Amino acid sequence: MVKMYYDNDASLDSLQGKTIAVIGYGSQGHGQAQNLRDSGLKVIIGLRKGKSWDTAVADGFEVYSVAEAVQKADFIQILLPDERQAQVYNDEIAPNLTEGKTLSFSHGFNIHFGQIVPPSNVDVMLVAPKGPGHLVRRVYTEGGGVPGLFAIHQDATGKARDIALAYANGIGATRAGVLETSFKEETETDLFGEQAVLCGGASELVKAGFDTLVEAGYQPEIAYFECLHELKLIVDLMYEAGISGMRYSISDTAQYGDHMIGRRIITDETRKEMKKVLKEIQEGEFARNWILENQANRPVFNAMAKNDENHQIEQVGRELRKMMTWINKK
Ligand SMILES: NC(=O)C1=CN([C@@H]2O[C@H](COP(=O)(O)OP(=O)(O)OC[C@H]3O[C@@H](n4cnc5c(N)ncnc54)[C@H](OP(=O)(O)O)[C@@H]3O)[C@@H](O)[C@H]2O)C=CC1
Ligand SMILES: CC[C@](O)(C(C)=O)C(=O)O
Repeated sequence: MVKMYYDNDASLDSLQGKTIAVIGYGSQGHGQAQNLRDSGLKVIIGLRKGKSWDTAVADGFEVYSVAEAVQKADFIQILLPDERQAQVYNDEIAPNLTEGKTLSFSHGFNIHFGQIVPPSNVDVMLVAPKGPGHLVRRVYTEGGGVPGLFAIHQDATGKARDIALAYANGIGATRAGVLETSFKEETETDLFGEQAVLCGGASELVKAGFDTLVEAGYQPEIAYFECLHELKLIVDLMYEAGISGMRYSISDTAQYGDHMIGRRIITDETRKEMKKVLKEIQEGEFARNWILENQANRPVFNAMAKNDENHQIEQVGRELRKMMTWINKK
């Protein structure tokens, strides 16, 4: 098995007494910054004026422009949207990125696809939690951690691995386990996972199940509970005990249906399509489309997001969740 790094393999020493600038205070930015601070490290935030700036100030951080934060920091964690990173890097980060600093990411997109090319005299790494930023924070406050990956693109100081592991510890990732990867592997697997399984695949599966039941005349509320709400409860069991552990909790009738019918839904055709999706990622086709989509002000992204927000499953879900006061609605 691959070497896994846990808290005892990842000393915080390399970052003690250093200043970490978290650039961006959105999903990952707020989660990582707050965890690092609670781990005893010095964190400042780099932003433009706006909503995130106000939130970071309200959360008790020193907040600076991106350029100022980079000037003050030893370690710079870029947690801006991938599609904005190159522009901000060129305008505000690169001019202040002096020798010996660390430039770090939580996704390898811009380095791997050549949108950011750092100078050779800085360390370049990624430390990527394998989970959404709000969960990075929530799980940490509950005493746990979201697992993560780290990769070293450039080791100018000779200390890059120790620094990456210290950062992984600071955000709580080494509580759950961290492993080493490359920028290529992180970028390609992350894009594949979110497109084919976690976000694209799961959303379409849920909507297809919901639509099938509603079109057959069943009540939308039942379709919502069956195809969306209960999916979380089933995935929780997988998270806790794997697929076999989930099967322990479901009825034998459900398990027989699972074995017999699952592969009629995820067919050989689906698996073939997954391979095609992976190839498009590997060959840079997805990255090119995403970069061009942003240059065109996101016409496809906006149209598709609006369409999905108005889907019946979303309308029904919004109503049903109003009574579920225990759900964290973030
Ligand atoms: N979302 C996630 O859970 C995960 C994300 N990642 C990676 O983490 C990185 C950050 O993603 P995510 O947290 O989703 O991003 P978000 O969109 O949630 O947050 C982006 C932050 O960047 C700020 N920002 C945007 N443009 C600028 C700018 N021009 N100058 C200064 N600040 C700006 C935003 O502030 P404002 O309020 O002003 O817009 C906001 O605080 C990406 O590389 C992503 O791939 C990796 C793993 C999971
Ligand atoms: C699954 C989406 C993700 O890759 C993540 C939360 O890990 C992302 O980039 O947001």
